[in-house]
Amino acid sequence: MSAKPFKVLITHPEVPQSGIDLLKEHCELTQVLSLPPSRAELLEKIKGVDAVLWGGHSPLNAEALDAAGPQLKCISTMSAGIDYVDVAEMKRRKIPLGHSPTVLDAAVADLAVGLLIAAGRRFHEARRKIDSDNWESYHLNWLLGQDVRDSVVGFFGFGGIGQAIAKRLSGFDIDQVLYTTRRRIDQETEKELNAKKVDFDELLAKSDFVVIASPLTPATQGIFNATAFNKMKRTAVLVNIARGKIVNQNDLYDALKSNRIFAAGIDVMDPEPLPPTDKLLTLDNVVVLPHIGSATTRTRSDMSTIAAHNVLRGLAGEPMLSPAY
Ligand SMILES: O=C(O)[C@H](O)CO
Repeated sequence: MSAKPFKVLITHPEVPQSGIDLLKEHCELTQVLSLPPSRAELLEKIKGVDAVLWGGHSPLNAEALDAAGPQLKCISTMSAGIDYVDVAEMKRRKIPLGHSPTVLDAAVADLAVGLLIAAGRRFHEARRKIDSDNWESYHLNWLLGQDVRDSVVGFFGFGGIGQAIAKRLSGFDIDQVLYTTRRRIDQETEKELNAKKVDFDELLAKSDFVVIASPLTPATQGIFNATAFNKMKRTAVLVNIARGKIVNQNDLYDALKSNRIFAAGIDVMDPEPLPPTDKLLTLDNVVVLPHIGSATTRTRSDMSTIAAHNVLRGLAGEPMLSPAY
């Protein structure tokens, strides 16, 4: 049997088998085995490889690329977001980069709908009432929440994930979808989702639910700050399934604490992991999840498959299935 022509590093011990099986047919594999994955092991094992399947969020930067060496031909992450990648450095070195969007749209969208309802209907506060023996259902207005029915849902970022959320919400009889993106989406999809492009201020002012579904970029970092919260309805619910740094978390705390906005449901925060002593966790009106948007068995497996195809195509000098640029 002839030797396999390419060496590929897998940077995480828990990358699903689907991608590994694809790669091992054509490549000699080496894998980071420590858990949590050690940076030192990654930097040692990356030396001399032709390609990398980058599982996890360890910084993909000049340090890692230098450690790999000049023979490195391509990398694919196993994530949609690539905010932990020094994209400028990758481009400067002309190294193709793949990622694995699209296959996680459904799982993240399901979670977003869950957060939207959980925050709007006060799940966290309600559970605390039971724990503290304050079951006060004799009040007619006890734990009243926000209706999804007839609401305006505003999307900050309206790519695959945002559109998958809007599609799901159409079954909840919402009134209108608004969205803020750089480019208008195609008119057929707008019609199908009853969606209208608006500027950021209009999105904030008119939405009953504001869903953050955009990448983290220098332009979006911290854009949800006190100024933005002050433009939202007092009854508005914020959902963030994108990246924590898009929100100024101190300002979010103040807006929730003072009831400037009604509630928030967040799967992402800053920092991650969030320390258990963080003041955000003291609030009744925020539902917090530990970044589990894409955490379903099928989705993880699909992400691994896409990343492996990206690597194989990159090694063959072909366009990747999901190029990041
Ligand atoms: O970007 C992604 O793929 C998800 O947030 C999980 O990292």
